[in-house]
Amino acid sequence: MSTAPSSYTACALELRDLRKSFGKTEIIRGVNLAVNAGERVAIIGPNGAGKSTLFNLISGRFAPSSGDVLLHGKRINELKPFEINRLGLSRSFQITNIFPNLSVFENLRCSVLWSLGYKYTFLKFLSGLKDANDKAQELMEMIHLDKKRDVLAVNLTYAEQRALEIGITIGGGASVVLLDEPTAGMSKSETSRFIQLIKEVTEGKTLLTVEHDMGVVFGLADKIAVVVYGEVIAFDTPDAVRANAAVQEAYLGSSVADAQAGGH
Ligand SMILES: Nc1ncnc2c1ncn2[C@@H]1O[C@H](COP(=O)(O)OP(=O)(O)OP(=O)(O)O)[C@@H](O)[C@H]1O
Repeated sequence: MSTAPSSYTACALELRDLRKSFGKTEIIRGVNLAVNAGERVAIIGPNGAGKSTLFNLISGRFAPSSGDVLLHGKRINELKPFEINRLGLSRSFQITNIFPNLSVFENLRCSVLWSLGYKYTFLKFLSGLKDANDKAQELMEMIHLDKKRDVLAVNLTYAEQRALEIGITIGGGASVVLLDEPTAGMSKSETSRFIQLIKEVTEGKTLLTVEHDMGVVFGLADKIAVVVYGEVIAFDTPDAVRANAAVQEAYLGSSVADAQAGGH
């Protein structure tokens, strides 16, 4: 019987010849991707390339037509989104999923409690409440909303709501975090502050983000996956992707030039 060498560690996330068709149209056409634990990866590509579909396949919203999705070496193809979440993968959406009429603190505490499964038993709930309060407080400080502790989420600014959203996303202690255009709709100065915030709160975690803003991509990512027409045509460091002729031709060109001119 063969055993894995002791130095072997599974990738945090791996896609193997992943395919997805809608009707007769193949949208994801054999994607292979191996993301190491602790890496920050930006998925970029033109409109309609299949980026959101990839996110939906990874997070369990769509089942693959063929191929595999592995989380820490475990095949998760047939699992439901909440089961994948329990295995340590958490996703935030462009459309925020905060509770508008709960305060910042209550929103965070809900995410902590929910993820710890305290909803199942009342006694466990009571004993866990202090832990959950402490954890919610810690999260609130991480996302710099401790001064807004008792403000209802509906009354936060847009950028604060997005920060809260990220707090909720990481509240369950997920080790793999998927963020869908985390800075969409923010001003330039909010965006650069937010890149810093995302770096801080995802320290030591594996991060995948779908992103259109090249400033965010080059400011945040250790690696970039370029998706064009349902295939990953490059997966490399920002510098290597920037220099990749095929990427330039297929997609990046002016976007990279814009980002560089903008100082990123
Ligand atoms: N549920 C679905 N049923 C049928 N077609 C779909 C479905 N979801 C996505 N598609 C199609 O798959 C293709 C890829 O869409 P997807 O949203 O993944 O692209 P994207 O790269 O995220 O684009 P954008 O950058 O514009 O958000 C599009 O042609 C889209 O119409």
